[in-house]
Amino acid sequence: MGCSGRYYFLTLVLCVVTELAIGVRVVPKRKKEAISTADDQSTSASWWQAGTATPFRESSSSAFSSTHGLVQTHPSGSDPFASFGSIGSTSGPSSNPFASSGSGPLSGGVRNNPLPSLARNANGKPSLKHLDFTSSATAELRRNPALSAPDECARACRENEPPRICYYHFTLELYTVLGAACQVCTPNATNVVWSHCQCVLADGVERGILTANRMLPGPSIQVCENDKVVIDVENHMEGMEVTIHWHGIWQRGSQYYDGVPFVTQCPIQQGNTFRYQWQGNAGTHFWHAHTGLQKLDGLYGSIVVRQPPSKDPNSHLYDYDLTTHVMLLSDWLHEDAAERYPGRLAVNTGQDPENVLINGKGQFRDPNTGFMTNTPLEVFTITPGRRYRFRMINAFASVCPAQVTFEGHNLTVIATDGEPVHPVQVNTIISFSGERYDFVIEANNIPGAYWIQVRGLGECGIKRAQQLGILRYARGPYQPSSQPPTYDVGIPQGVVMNPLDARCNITRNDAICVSQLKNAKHIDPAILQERPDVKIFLPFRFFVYRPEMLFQPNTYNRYLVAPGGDHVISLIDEISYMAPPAPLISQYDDINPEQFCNGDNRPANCGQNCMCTHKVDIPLNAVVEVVLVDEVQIANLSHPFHLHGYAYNIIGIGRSPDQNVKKINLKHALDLDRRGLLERHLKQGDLPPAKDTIAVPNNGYVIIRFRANNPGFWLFHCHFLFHIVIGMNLVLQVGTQADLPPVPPNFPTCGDHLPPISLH
Ligand SMILES: NCCC(=O)NCCc1ccc(O)c(O)c1
Repeated sequence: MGCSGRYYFLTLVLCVVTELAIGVRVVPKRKKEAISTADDQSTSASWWQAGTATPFRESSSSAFSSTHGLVQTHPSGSDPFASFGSIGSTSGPSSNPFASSGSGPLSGGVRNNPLPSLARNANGKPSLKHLDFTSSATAELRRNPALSAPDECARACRENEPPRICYYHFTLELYTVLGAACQVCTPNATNVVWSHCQCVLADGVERGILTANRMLPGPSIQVCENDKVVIDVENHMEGMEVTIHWHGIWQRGSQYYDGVPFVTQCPIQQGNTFRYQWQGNAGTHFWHAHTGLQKLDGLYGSIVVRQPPSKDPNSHLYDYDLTTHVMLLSDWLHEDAAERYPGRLAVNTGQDPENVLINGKGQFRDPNTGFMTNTPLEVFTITPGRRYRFRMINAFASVCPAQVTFEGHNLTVIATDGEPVHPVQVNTIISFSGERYDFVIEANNIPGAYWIQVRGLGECGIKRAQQLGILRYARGPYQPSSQPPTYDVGIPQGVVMNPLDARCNITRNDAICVSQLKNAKHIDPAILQERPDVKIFLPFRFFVYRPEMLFQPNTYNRYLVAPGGDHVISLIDEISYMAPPAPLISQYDDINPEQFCNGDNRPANCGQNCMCTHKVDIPLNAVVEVVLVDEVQIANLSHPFHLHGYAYNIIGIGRSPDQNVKKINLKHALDLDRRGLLERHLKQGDLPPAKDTIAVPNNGYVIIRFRANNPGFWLFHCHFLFHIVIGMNLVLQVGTQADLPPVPPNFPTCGDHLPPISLH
């Protein structure tokens, strides 16, 4: 790596770091990395390093001025307005001034109680980091005074307050980690773009990515329950189409804004802007690209829909629900996701990530050299004696579950997938792609800094992918006093939320299953009736191609090269989902009826690799039960199924009680059902929790129920990204087209163009 180059600042950093590393180990790298050894963190000269070892001080600029003669332009961290603190205090700007120091895309916070004011910076300007102040966004806000800016919507919610219309503008682009922006926003006297810094650091390893508003994660949407949310998605990704799905938002009456390509809309073409508009159901949710592999390249962000405390049955358990205490977990590659699809045979095989990020932040330890990047870790700041609501989002794309543990602190789980549950205390939470867990942490330990560990489990155990963050007490030290936990010697785990062994039919003192959580909201009694109106068994598995079949001349079947080299597609009920050429919701009549299929209507001659648009029809308002049966039969692999448009109740999770049966399959599950041996929590007082994403334990089953009272075409699928693209999806059509409002005027259209062949 040379010390002269176009990227002056980056070069400078790399040179300094290289020098520091001399005498330790200097190994040529394939990729440019912002490296330091573990020990030199406090002396290396990169400005972003301030977030970890030489932290910003609340009132001094010494962190910068002493090392490079730079003047720190803002007193309190990477977000200059962060120390402005929580919204909603009664005494001055904040009663908890350090509660939001420099984490997350929004500054300020929401105190549960008492009542709110708005987060503004010292100049009275909205205190947001480059969230969406592109000229078109500002223009729209100026043009329409009815619209509120993102920071005005991220507020404590009051019962009698009028709802707002919250406006967001996402500009999607091809972008770069450690790009030239990272020179521009060096904080110094002449450079005051710090607050709108477009530098994306991720884990300090350079790569091309996709971004919304040049942020990772993308902008956070934080609103109150009855607000209307408007997002203009402007697609400037060269040669790419896109849709954005609002994961967890039910889209009642606005199904055409659910963001599923060729189901609820045509993908947004390059250069086009698509306006999504919806009203959010309360809870912790997130948005992500639903097209191709874009999510894994960076297109995701958090959604928080808050409620007045009186409407949250658990609000008495926490003092603060801060905008900054959102914890978005993602898995991260050091190359485009497309490098892994369909997949390679020799180098970088499989789809496992290199790393894990917390709110887009983290460090990377190169397993070959032992070098560690020195990028900032995520820091959550808390004040002694206070109780904080954390909102954790699993935005992983890969098959790895994520395990989150906080050193020295219990977690009181109060909600999952946006829906409140009776509080349970655990020490560690295992979650799968698409799930959310809200928990309360009480700042009741010795004021200090504590490690947060996020481990990738399952296949991620091979590369031992993990990430660290810091839970910091205000005014305390910045650096934990204990050694950073390693993958193999982690923080002691104690009671596990969501154990991988899926032993859920017994009460145990080491774990709590999702099916053992109790719903804290009213449950429609019809859900608990013995017989549902509709019962659907959905077995799922992979089909492994023989290469001779896959590469038969003139056939171009899609496939994924799984870890281990199997060439597979996904099947649900023996069908691999193919998207139709035009959206079901808006151009149903343009679709050849022969395109559709399901278990009862298989196309003629549809072989073992049957590909068609899998659609199951459900009468409006029926009570539906779905039994998901894992026929994949790979230990360590449990598939999380996500249903759009609903939260369903988790009626049962389990494995076969039959000792002789080593592998569950559809036939066996039907047999167990007949014998009354599938676990169903239907008794009065069972209170099955509501979720929209649930992992089916490997070699096990999950039973869910919901009342089909939201008409539309709802995708139901495994949330693993690479399984979506090989067909592990189906559409549940609830009701008929007549039950749906028409799509808005001038809704974009798409489809094949196959005119008669011109003979001239
Ligand atoms: N006897 C079945 C062999 C088989 O199904 N092999 C595929 C394994 C697989 C597929 C996709 C993945 O994403 C993954 O992690 C593992």
